[in-house]
Amino acid sequence: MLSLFLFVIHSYSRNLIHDEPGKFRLILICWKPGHYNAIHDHNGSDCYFKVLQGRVREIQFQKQSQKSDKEYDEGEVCYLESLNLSHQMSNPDSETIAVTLHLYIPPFDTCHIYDPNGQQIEEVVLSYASEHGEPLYDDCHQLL
Ligand SMILES: N[C@@H](CS(=O)O)C(=O)O
Ligand SMILES: [Fe+2]
Repeated sequence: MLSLFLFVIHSYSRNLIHDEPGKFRLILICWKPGHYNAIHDHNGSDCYFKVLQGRVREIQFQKQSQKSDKEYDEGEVCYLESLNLSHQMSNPDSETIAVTLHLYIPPFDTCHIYDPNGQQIEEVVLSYASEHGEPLYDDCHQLL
């Protein structure tokens, strides 16, 4: 099943699996070795993620200070509450990919990026490498 969705472009790839407008959204994220995202929020949505393959590191921030810095192995689940929290995720491994399944309640299409001091830098529109198994870019390819 995973092979339907693992499309990768230049960065960590976000793959839309399922959307229930106003209720929830499921996305699959593929992280190549060393990939990471910016410190960001979830625009008021709650988030759960589960590691399906590999290992990820997640740093949570509350306002201007770091709240936690943890690594999650295959099968582990993490919850990020919406209120006043931001976070940054990465694949800390130098050789193996990581795959994570994210549940957002409710769905959101933009989020805010922060610097390490908690200052908001910009609002970004989130995009996908694939939707429902269909790649959206010519340079997408399947990893598995
Ligand atoms: N919120 C991120 C993934 S993660 O860092 O939770 C995204 O939607 O791309
Ligand atoms: Fe996130």
